[in-house]
Amino acid sequence: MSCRVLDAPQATLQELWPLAERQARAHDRPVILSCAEHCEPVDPIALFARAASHLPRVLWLVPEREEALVGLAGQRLPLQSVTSPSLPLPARLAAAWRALAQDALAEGPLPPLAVAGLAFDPADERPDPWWQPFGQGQLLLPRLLYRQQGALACRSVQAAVFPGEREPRALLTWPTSSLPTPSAAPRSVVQHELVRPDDWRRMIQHALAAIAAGDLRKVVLARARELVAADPFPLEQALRELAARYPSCTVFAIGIGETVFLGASPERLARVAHGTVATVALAGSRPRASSPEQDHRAAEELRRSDKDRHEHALVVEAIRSALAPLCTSLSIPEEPVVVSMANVHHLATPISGILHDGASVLDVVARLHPTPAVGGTPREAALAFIRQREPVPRGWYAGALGWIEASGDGEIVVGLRSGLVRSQQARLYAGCGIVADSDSVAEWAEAEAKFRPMLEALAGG
Ligand SMILES: C=C(O[C@@H]1C=C(C(=O)O)C=C[C@H]1O)C(=O)O
Repeated sequence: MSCRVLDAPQATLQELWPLAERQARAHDRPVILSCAEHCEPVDPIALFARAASHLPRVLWLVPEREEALVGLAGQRLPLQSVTSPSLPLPARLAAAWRALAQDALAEGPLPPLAVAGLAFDPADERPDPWWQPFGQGQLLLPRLLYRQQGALACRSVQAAVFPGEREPRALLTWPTSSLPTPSAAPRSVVQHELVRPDDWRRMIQHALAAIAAGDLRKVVLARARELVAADPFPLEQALRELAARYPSCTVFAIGIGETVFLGASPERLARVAHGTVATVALAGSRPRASSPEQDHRAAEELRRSDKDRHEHALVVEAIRSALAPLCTSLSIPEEPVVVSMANVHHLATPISGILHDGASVLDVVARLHPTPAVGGTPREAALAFIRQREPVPRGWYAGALGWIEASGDGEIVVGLRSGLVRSQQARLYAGCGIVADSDSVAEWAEAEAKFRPMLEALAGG
């Protein structure tokens, strides 16, 4: 037994442990235990960035909505004991959480919460050492969880208690969060295209040929770029840059061992709250221009472009047919709007619906992911095309990541404007939708603009 003075959630966890363990034995499966309390708000980026790198760690931040979540340490929840391996992985994650959360034991102001991450294409089995620690998808139950909404902050301690596990294996204490580190000067970084301009042109030619032959209507193709710096990339500073420049986006980071996947995603895949679902069709883009007149013209051109409207409409239709069986009603505006971030304009159609009883955010993801905003249409043909033609496996880039509560409410975004960092090396991704009228030079420039958030955050400038 430890003689350390425990904080209230840790003490409650210890008290409730024997009850959870008995329940676990009775059901012959792990029981989730979660104990929470209100706390003083802390700096979520500092909390994430200061965590020891041997712990799995997660950050989720929407600056404009003042929402933050940090998970430190934790367990990968078992899928095999609670779901059938014949289900596709997204549906398996949904079923596993439903089974495990239904008889969770919880105390205090935060419900039990898991973090979910899913590769873009779990059927892409090409090995890649960069993505190896992440696997094809997982549900992680953070051991220490911090959550903030506006001025309200809570923290909890969670565990999955297994049959026969009589007491917690380790007690973890909250790191004391300190002041942000001062920002460093822009660093010298060597960049290397993993998809060179010639490769890109060829990939797009193949895509256009498949579209002309009627095999595909749209396919999203991605570039990848490697960065090497003289010293380790400063993660904390990069996250602060992303949060400051992209306040409407979801800034995320998932660290497993020395590798961190991070980004600032503009694309919500699904938010489920109190029986409603909200998502967005986001497709059709223009880089921002430097002069206000040119920038306005770029946005107007995007709004009127037949090519982009077609590319966008394919996403709206796919979302409509994926959500219809889950919803009693769906609301889809007739016309997209233009939404603008620091780097690009996008065509966006916000979509919402009333869910049939009991559908969780992961049930919604299992039907939506990957949408043609990041995959293509028809889905299977587009995924096969990407597997065959894109030289760099996507891993969790353009995958689905977010959080889910015991009730099934939660939010999942698409892992875009993102990359992997490991010490002084990084790999970034950016892609574009290809339809019949796409031009490889314009698509190269569009992808370049989509690299910008991560390039600026890591290399400055
Ligand atoms: C694929 C990416 O973005 C996606 C593709 C878009 C497009 O082709 O217009 C727009 C938004 C995203 O759904 C990316 O950022 O890498």
